[in-house]
Formats: sequence, structure tokens, C-alpha cells
Amino acid sequence: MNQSKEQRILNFVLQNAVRGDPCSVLDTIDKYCSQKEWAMNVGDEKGLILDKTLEEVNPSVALELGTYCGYSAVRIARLLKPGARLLTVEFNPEFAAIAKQMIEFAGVQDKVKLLEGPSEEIIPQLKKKYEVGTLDFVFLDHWKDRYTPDTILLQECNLLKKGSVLLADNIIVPGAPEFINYIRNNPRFQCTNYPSHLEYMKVVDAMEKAVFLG
Ligand SMILES: Cc1cc(-c2n[nH]c(CCNC(=O)c3cc(-c4ccc(F)cc4)cc(O)c3O)n2)ccn1
Ligand SMILES: [Mg+2]
Repeated sequence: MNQSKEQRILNFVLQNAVRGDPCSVLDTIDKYCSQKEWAMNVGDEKGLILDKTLEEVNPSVALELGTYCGYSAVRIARLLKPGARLLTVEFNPEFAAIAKQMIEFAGVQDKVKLLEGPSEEIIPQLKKKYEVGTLDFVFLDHWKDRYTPDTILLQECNLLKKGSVLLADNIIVPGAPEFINYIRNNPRFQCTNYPSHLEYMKVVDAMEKAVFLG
């Protein structure tokens, strides 16, 4: 049975990155995906926007929707202060298995909890089952048609507080037009657009930051 692209990315990391060094894991994934096989990691250019947003927010509790191979989970976890934690949600079991190994190789497993299942099932469990009070930061990087319903669900589950920050990937490609319409017309959010490019490509993309006003 020939290997998946995600398995090839993991193998390349296991053979070429430095165990316990998150930056070397990120650089190795970016090298592979820019030179050998494209993959839907947030990447190094949009990754800098993610880094800057995380440094501003300095979250105690962060949620990521859409783990994929764990690139952005490693990217987020490496910047978390001691005691802070990231919950990351992956729907696809193969992706989750790859991400688990990626997170452990990077040495950030103590900061990251990988939850398997669809976002609409996991979000309502966060308070009781995963002992979340409110979320300081949410990275939306999952199915683009779930950005709006899951933002509504986060509010319904009282998981956002005044100052909670949402950061959404792929505003242009693949695109999340109904999310942009929802969030920019919602007086409870203060939005900022960050123009960028699709990971590893010259194609224009963007990220959107939305601060919950309570
Ligand atoms: C329902 C639910 C879902 C999830 C979930 N887990 N993992 C994902 C992956 C979602 N990501 C993408 O589809 C994505 C696609 C592109 C892309 C693709 C092809 C192109 F040609 C151009 C761009 C680029 C990106 O940056 C992306 O992020 N969803 C987790 C939990 N619950
Ligand atoms: Mg993305």
C-alpha cells in the first residue's frame, strides 16, 4: 500500500528535523512542501501573521480547528507561555495520527491536546469534558463552510469572552465568503484583514482577525 503525502511529510521530518526542536520541524515541513509536494499547512508567510497575533494575545487557552499534519499546532505551541495549552481538533483519523507523531517529535506534546472528531461535535464538549472556561484564541483552519456555524456555536456555548481573538486562514483561497460577510457585519466583532499568499504559492490569500467585543 503506497504511502500518503502526509506520511511522506512526516517521514521527511523524522529523518531531517531535530527531535525536540519545533523550529526545525516547521522549517523542514516548509522545505518539503515548497520543494517536493504542496500541502495545506498554513506555511511560513501566513505563519508569521499567526505568530504576531499569538504574541499580541499571549493566550492561556487556545483552540485550533483543523490540525492536518500538526504544522500550526507546533507553530502555536512553541509560542505558548508555561502552563498555557492548545486544544486542536482534527476530523480525519489518518491526519490525526500523523499530527500526533509530528507534535511529539517537536516536543510540544505537553502543551497540546489533539481531539479527534468533527468540530460541531467537539465544540459543545469543551467546557464539561475538556475543562475549558473560555478561549483566549481560536485559529479557524478547518472546512471553510464551517467557519460561520462554528463561530456561532462558540458563542452559543459561551466559550468566548470580551477580548477573545479569532484568526481565520484561507479567506480568499479556498475562500470563506459567508464567514467574511457574517463577521464583518456583526457588531460584536472588530475585524482586521491581513493580505498574504496561499502557502508555498504566489496565489493571493488572506487571513482575518476578529476580536470578540462581548
Ligand atoms: C468539520 C471539521 C473539519 C476539520 C478539518 N481538519 N482538517 C481540515 C482541513 C481544512 N483545510 C483546508 O481544506 C485547506 C485547503 C487549502 C487548499 C486546498 C486546495 C487548493 F487548491 C487551495 C487551497 C488550503 C488551506 O490552507 C486549507 O486549510 N479540516 C476538523 C474538524 N472538523
Ligand atoms: Mg489553511
